[in-house]
Amino acid sequence: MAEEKPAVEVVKGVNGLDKVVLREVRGSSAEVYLYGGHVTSWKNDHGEELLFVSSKAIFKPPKAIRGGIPICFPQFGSHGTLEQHGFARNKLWSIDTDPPPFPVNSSGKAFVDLILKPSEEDAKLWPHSYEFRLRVTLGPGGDLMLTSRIRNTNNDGKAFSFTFAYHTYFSVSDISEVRVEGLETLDYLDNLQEKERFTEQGDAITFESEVDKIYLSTPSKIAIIDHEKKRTFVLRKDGLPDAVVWNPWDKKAKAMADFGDDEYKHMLCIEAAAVEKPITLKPGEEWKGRLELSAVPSSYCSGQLDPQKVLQG
Ligand SMILES: O=P(O)(O)OC[C@H]1O[C@@H](O)[C@H](O)[C@@H](O)[C@@H]1O
Repeated sequence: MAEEKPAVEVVKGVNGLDKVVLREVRGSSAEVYLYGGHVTSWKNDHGEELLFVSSKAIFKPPKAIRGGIPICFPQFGSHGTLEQHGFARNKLWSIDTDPPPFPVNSSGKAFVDLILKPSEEDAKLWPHSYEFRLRVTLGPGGDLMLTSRIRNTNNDGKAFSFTFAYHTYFSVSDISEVRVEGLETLDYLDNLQEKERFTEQGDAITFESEVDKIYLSTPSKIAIIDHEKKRTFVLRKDGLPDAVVWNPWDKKAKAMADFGDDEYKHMLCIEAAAVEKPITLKPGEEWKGRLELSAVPSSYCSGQLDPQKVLQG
Protein backbone atom coordinates (compact mmCIF):
# COMPACT_ATOMS: atom_id res chain seq x y z
CA MET A 1 0.00 0.00 0.00
CA ALA A 2 1.26 3.48 -0.83
CA GLU A 3 2.50 5.50 2.12
CA GLU A 4 -0.10 8.00 3.30
CA LYS A 5 0.87 11.61 2.74
CA PRO A 6 -0.56 14.93 3.88
CA ALA A 7 -3.12 16.10 1.34
CA VAL A 8 -3.97 19.51 -0.08
CA GLU A 9 -7.10 19.87 -2.17
CA VAL A 10 -9.06 22.79 -3.64
CA VAL A 11 -12.82 22.25 -3.48
CA LYS A 12 -16.01 24.31 -3.57
CA GLY A 13 -17.23 25.56 -0.21
CA VAL A 14 -20.38 27.43 0.83
CA ASN A 15 -21.97 29.42 -2.02
CA GLY A 16 -19.49 27.90 -4.47
CA LEU A 17 -16.54 29.81 -2.96
CA ASP A 18 -13.19 28.06 -3.39
CA LYS A 19 -11.61 26.59 -0.31
CA VAL A 20 -8.38 24.72 0.27
CA VAL A 21 -8.58 21.64 2.48
CA LEU A 22 -5.43 20.51 4.31
CA ARG A 23 -5.33 16.99 5.76
CA GLU A 24 -2.72 15.35 7.91
CA VAL A 25 -2.06 11.61 8.05
CA ARG A 26 -3.25 11.27 11.65
CA GLY A 27 -6.61 12.80 10.74
CA SER A 28 -6.40 16.48 11.64
CA SER A 29 -7.54 18.99 9.01
CA ALA A 30 -7.93 22.67 8.21
CA GLU A 31 -9.86 24.67 5.64
CA VAL A 32 -8.93 28.01 4.11
CA TYR A 33 -11.26 30.08 1.93
CA LEU A 34 -9.64 32.11 -0.84
CA TYR A 35 -12.26 34.71 0.05
CA GLY A 36 -10.45 36.64 2.78
CA GLY A 37 -7.50 34.20 2.95
CA HIS A 38 -9.71 33.03 5.77
CA VAL A 39 -9.20 29.84 7.83
CA THR A 40 -12.71 28.55 8.61
CA SER A 41 -11.99 25.15 10.11
CA TRP A 42 -9.31 23.46 12.20
CA LYS A 43 -10.08 19.95 13.42
CA ASN A 44 -8.02 17.68 15.64
CA ASP A 45 -7.38 14.03 14.81
CA HIS A 46 -10.70 13.06 16.44
CA GLY A 47 -12.48 15.31 13.94
CA GLU A 48 -13.47 17.83 16.64
CA GLU A 49 -13.79 21.43 15.43
CA LEU A 50 -11.53 23.79 17.37
CA LEU A 51 -12.56 27.08 15.78
CA PHE A 52 -15.92 28.80 16.10
CA VAL A 53 -17.84 29.76 12.96
CA SER A 54 -21.29 31.26 13.42
CA SER A 55 -24.27 29.27 12.16
CA LYS A 56 -25.38 32.62 10.71
CA ALA A 57 -22.08 33.42 8.96
CA ILE A 58 -22.63 34.92 5.53
CA PHE A 59 -20.26 33.41 3.00
CA LYS A 60 -20.79 36.16 0.49
CA PRO A 61 -18.67 39.18 -0.48
CA PRO A 62 -18.37 41.89 0.72
CA LYS A 63 -19.24 40.62 4.23
CA ALA A 64 -16.35 38.96 6.06
CA ILE A 65 -17.01 35.43 7.31
CA ARG A 66 -18.08 35.50 10.98
CA GLY A 67 -15.72 33.12 12.72
CA GLY A 68 -12.56 31.16 11.97
CA ILE A 69 -9.51 33.38 11.49
CA PRO A 70 -10.23 36.62 9.62
CA ILE A 71 -7.10 38.58 8.69
CA CYS A 72 -7.26 42.22 9.75
CA PHE A 73 -5.05 44.27 7.41
CA PRO A 74 -4.02 47.04 6.78
CA GLN A 75 -6.03 48.29 9.74
CA PHE A 76 -7.10 46.69 12.98
CA GLY A 77 -10.56 47.74 14.19
CA SER A 78 -11.35 51.41 13.87
CA HIS A 79 -7.75 52.48 14.53
CA GLY A 80 -7.54 54.51 11.28
CA THR A 81 -9.56 55.87 8.39
CA LEU A 82 -10.22 52.61 6.55
CA GLU A 83 -13.23 50.32 6.97
CA GLN A 84 -13.36 48.33 10.24
CA HIS A 85 -10.52 45.74 10.31
CA GLY A 86 -9.25 46.78 6.85
CA PHE A 87 -10.03 45.17 3.52
CA ALA A 88 -7.94 41.95 3.37
CA ARG A 89 -10.73 39.89 4.97
CA ASN A 90 -13.15 40.67 2.17
CA LYS A 91 -10.88 40.31 -0.84
CA LEU A 92 -10.43 37.30 -3.05
CA TRP A 93 -6.93 35.92 -2.52
CA SER A 94 -5.08 33.67 -5.01
CA ILE A 95 -3.04 30.53 -4.57
CA ASP A 96 0.63 31.47 -4.79
CA THR A 97 2.23 28.70 -6.82
CA ASP A 98 5.78 30.02 -6.61
CA PRO A 99 6.35 31.71 -3.26
CA PRO A 100 9.82 32.92 -2.29
CA PRO A 101 11.58 30.35 -0.09
CA PHE A 102 10.74 30.11 3.60
CA PRO A 103 13.42 29.73 6.26
CA VAL A 104 11.18 27.10 7.89
CA ASN A 105 10.97 23.77 6.11
CA SER A 106 7.35 22.78 5.49
CA SER A 107 8.15 19.58 3.61
CA GLY A 108 6.15 16.61 4.84
CA LYS A 109 3.44 18.96 6.16
CA ALA A 110 0.16 19.98 4.58
CA PHE A 111 0.36 23.65 3.62
CA VAL A 112 -0.92 26.21 1.17
CA ASP A 113 0.47 29.57 0.09
CA LEU A 114 -1.92 32.39 -0.69
CA ILE A 115 -1.24 35.87 -2.00
CA LEU A 116 -3.09 39.18 -2.00
CA LYS A 117 -2.10 42.13 -4.15
CA PRO A 118 -4.00 45.42 -4.44
CA SER A 119 -6.52 45.95 -7.21
CA GLU A 120 -6.96 49.40 -8.78
CA GLU A 121 -10.06 49.75 -6.65
CA ASP A 122 -8.10 49.05 -3.42
CA ALA A 123 -5.39 51.53 -4.41
CA LYS A 124 -8.02 54.29 -4.25
CA LEU A 125 -8.61 53.53 -0.57
CA TRP A 126 -5.04 52.75 0.40
CA PRO A 127 -2.64 54.12 -2.21
CA HIS A 128 0.15 51.57 -1.79
CA SER A 129 1.59 48.67 -3.65
CA TYR A 130 2.22 45.52 -1.61
CA GLU A 131 2.42 41.76 -1.72
CA PHE A 132 0.82 39.92 1.17
CA ARG A 133 1.80 36.25 1.30
CA LEU A 134 0.06 33.93 3.73
CA ARG A 135 1.21 30.38 4.39
CA VAL A 136 -1.19 28.13 6.31
CA THR A 137 0.42 24.92 7.56
CA LEU A 138 -0.97 21.96 9.42
CA GLY A 139 1.71 20.12 11.42
CA PRO A 140 1.75 16.34 11.79
CA GLY A 141 0.52 16.63 15.39
CA GLY A 142 -2.38 18.85 14.25
CA ASP A 143 -0.84 22.22 15.10
CA LEU A 144 -1.99 25.08 12.90
CA MET A 145 0.53 27.69 11.77
CA LEU A 146 -0.12 30.93 9.92
CA THR A 147 2.74 33.00 8.59
CA SER A 148 2.14 36.37 6.96
CA ARG A 149 4.80 38.09 4.93
CA ILE A 150 3.96 41.62 3.83
CA ARG A 151 6.26 43.45 1.43
CA ASN A 152 6.23 47.08 0.38
CA THR A 153 6.44 47.08 -3.43
CA ASN A 154 5.84 50.83 -3.85
CA ASN A 155 7.95 52.26 -6.64
CA ASP A 156 7.28 55.87 -5.64
CA GLY A 157 9.79 55.64 -2.77
CA LYS A 158 7.01 55.85 -0.14
CA ALA A 159 6.92 53.93 3.11
CA PHE A 160 3.59 52.65 4.44
CA SER A 161 2.30 51.75 7.89
CA PHE A 162 -0.34 49.24 8.91
CA THR A 163 -1.88 47.51 11.89
CA PHE A 164 -2.72 43.83 11.84
CA ALA A 165 -4.48 40.96 13.62
CA TYR A 166 -5.20 37.26 13.27
CA HIS A 167 -8.77 37.59 14.56
CA THR A 168 -9.00 34.00 15.85
CA TYR A 169 -12.39 32.74 17.07
CA PHE A 170 -11.77 29.76 19.37
CA SER A 171 -14.57 27.31 20.01
CA VAL A 172 -15.19 26.91 23.75
CA SER A 173 -17.68 24.81 25.69
CA ASP A 174 -19.00 27.62 27.87
CA ILE A 175 -17.44 31.07 28.12
CA SER A 176 -18.05 31.20 31.86
CA GLU A 177 -15.87 28.08 32.32
CA VAL A 178 -12.89 29.49 30.44
CA ARG A 179 -9.78 31.24 31.69
CA VAL A 180 -6.97 32.92 29.83
CA GLU A 181 -3.45 32.86 31.20
CA GLY A 182 -0.52 34.96 30.08
CA LEU A 183 -2.13 38.41 30.13
CA GLU A 184 -2.07 39.03 33.89
CA THR A 185 -0.70 42.39 35.11
CA LEU A 186 -0.40 43.76 31.57
CA ASP A 187 -1.55 47.15 30.33
CA TYR A 188 -4.49 47.19 27.93
CA LEU A 189 -6.57 49.63 25.93
CA ASP A 190 -10.27 49.18 26.60
CA ASN A 191 -12.33 49.51 23.41
CA LEU A 192 -15.45 49.76 25.60
CA GLN A 193 -14.02 52.83 27.34
CA GLU A 194 -12.79 54.96 24.45
CA LYS A 195 -9.51 53.03 24.20
CA GLU A 196 -8.45 54.28 27.62
CA ARG A 197 -5.38 52.55 29.09
CA PHE A 198 -5.71 50.35 32.22
CA THR A 199 -3.61 47.70 33.97
CA GLU A 200 -4.93 44.14 34.36
CA GLN A 201 -5.07 42.54 37.80
CA GLY A 202 -2.85 39.66 38.82
CA ASP A 203 -5.38 36.88 38.27
CA ALA A 204 -5.99 34.85 35.12
CA ILE A 205 -8.78 36.35 33.03
CA THR A 206 -12.30 34.97 33.30
CA PHE A 207 -15.50 36.14 31.59
CA GLU A 208 -18.81 37.37 32.91
CA SER A 209 -19.68 40.25 30.58
CA GLU A 210 -18.73 41.87 27.29
CA VAL A 211 -15.00 42.30 26.79
CA ASP A 212 -13.08 44.14 24.07
CA LYS A 213 -9.51 44.85 25.16
CA ILE A 214 -6.16 45.22 23.47
CA TYR A 215 -3.43 43.86 25.75
CA LEU A 216 -0.11 45.51 24.99
CA SER A 217 3.34 43.92 24.58
CA THR A 218 2.23 40.50 25.80
CA PRO A 219 4.39 37.38 26.22
CA SER A 220 4.64 35.30 23.04
CA LYS A 221 2.65 32.46 24.63
CA ILE A 222 -0.98 32.66 25.81
CA ALA A 223 -3.12 29.77 27.09
CA ILE A 224 -6.90 29.40 26.94
CA ILE A 225 -8.04 26.80 29.43
CA ASP A 226 -11.45 25.29 28.75
CA HIS A 227 -12.38 23.73 32.06
CA GLU A 228 -15.46 21.88 30.83
CA LYS A 229 -13.92 20.50 27.60
CA LYS A 230 -10.70 19.62 29.44
CA ARG A 231 -8.82 21.27 26.62
CA THR A 232 -6.13 23.93 26.57
CA PHE A 233 -5.38 26.00 23.51
CA VAL A 234 -1.84 27.31 23.39
CA LEU A 235 -1.23 30.29 21.18
CA ARG A 236 2.33 31.25 20.23
CA LYS A 237 3.02 34.40 18.29
CA ASP A 238 5.96 36.14 16.75
CA GLY A 239 6.19 39.66 15.34
CA LEU A 240 2.82 40.45 16.93
CA PRO A 241 3.33 42.17 20.28
CA ASP A 242 -0.32 42.75 21.22
CA ALA A 243 -3.29 40.46 21.93
CA VAL A 244 -6.94 41.43 21.54
CA VAL A 245 -9.54 39.70 23.70
CA TRP A 246 -13.13 39.96 22.49
CA ASN A 247 -16.47 38.48 23.41
CA PRO A 248 -19.60 40.42 22.40
CA TRP A 249 -21.82 38.95 25.18
CA ASP A 250 -25.60 38.94 24.86
CA LYS A 251 -26.55 42.49 23.82
CA LYS A 252 -23.97 42.90 21.06
CA ALA A 253 -24.59 39.32 19.91
CA LYS A 254 -28.26 40.22 19.31
CA ALA A 255 -27.23 43.31 17.36
CA MET A 256 -25.09 41.33 14.89
CA ALA A 257 -27.03 39.94 11.93
CA ASP A 258 -24.48 37.22 11.22
CA PHE A 259 -24.19 35.91 14.79
CA GLY A 260 -26.65 33.78 16.78
CA ASP A 261 -28.12 35.31 19.95
CA ASP A 262 -26.57 32.68 22.24
CA GLU A 263 -23.43 31.92 20.29
CA TYR A 264 -21.31 34.24 22.45
CA LYS A 265 -21.34 31.45 25.04
CA HIS A 266 -19.37 29.18 22.76
CA MET A 267 -16.66 31.44 21.36
CA LEU A 268 -13.76 33.56 22.46
CA CYS A 269 -11.56 35.71 20.27
CA ILE A 270 -7.92 35.94 21.26
CA GLU A 271 -6.20 37.83 18.48
CA ALA A 272 -2.44 37.98 17.95
CA ALA A 273 -2.01 41.55 16.79
CA ALA A 274 0.15 44.59 16.14
CA VAL A 275 -2.06 47.53 17.06
CA GLU A 276 -0.48 49.98 19.45
CA LYS A 277 2.65 50.54 17.35
CA PRO A 278 1.88 50.31 13.64
CA ILE A 279 4.39 48.45 11.45
CA THR A 280 6.19 50.69 8.96
CA LEU A 281 7.83 49.31 5.83
CA LYS A 282 10.03 51.20 3.38
CA PRO A 283 9.95 50.12 -0.27
CA GLY A 284 11.57 46.68 -0.59
CA GLU A 285 11.15 45.89 3.12
CA GLU A 286 9.21 42.88 4.39
CA TRP A 287 7.47 42.18 7.69
CA LYS A 288 6.67 38.76 9.07
CA GLY A 289 3.98 37.85 11.62
CA ARG A 290 3.51 34.30 12.80
CA LEU A 291 0.78 32.52 14.76
CA GLU A 292 0.98 28.93 15.96
CA LEU A 293 -1.99 27.21 17.58
CA SER A 294 -2.11 23.92 19.38
CA ALA A 295 -4.86 22.22 21.34
CA VAL A 296 -3.83 19.88 24.12
CA PRO A 297 -5.96 17.83 26.50
CA SER A 298 -5.93 19.22 30.02
CA SER A 299 -7.30 17.52 33.07
CA TYR A 300 -7.66 20.91 34.65
CA CYS A 301 -9.49 21.29 37.91
CA SER A 302 -9.34 24.62 39.64
CA GLY A 303 -6.05 25.01 41.44
CA GLN A 304 -4.47 21.82 40.04
CA LEU A 305 -2.73 23.24 37.07
CA ASP A 306 0.30 25.40 37.48
CA PRO A 307 -0.24 28.17 34.90
CA GLN A 308 3.53 28.57 34.56
CA LYS A 309 3.72 24.99 33.27
CA VAL A 310 1.24 25.75 30.55
CA LEU A 311 3.01 28.93 29.59
CA GLN A 312 6.59 27.72 29.80
CA GLY A 313 6.23 24.04 28.92
O1 LIG B 1 -17.85 42.83 13.56
P1 LIG B 1 -16.40 42.86 13.18
O2 LIG B 1 -16.05 44.01 12.28
O3 LIG B 1 -15.92 41.56 12.62
O4 LIG B 1 -15.60 43.12 14.50
C1 LIG B 1 -15.78 42.30 15.61
C2 LIG B 1 -14.96 42.79 16.79
O5 LIG B 1 -13.59 42.56 16.52
C3 LIG B 1 -12.73 42.83 17.61
O6 LIG B 1 -11.43 42.52 17.25
C4 LIG B 1 -12.82 44.28 17.97
O7 LIG B 1 -11.95 44.57 19.05
C5 LIG B 1 -14.28 44.61 18.32
O8 LIG B 1 -14.40 45.98 18.63
C6 LIG B 1 -15.19 44.23 17.16
O9 LIG B 1 -16.54 44.44 17.54
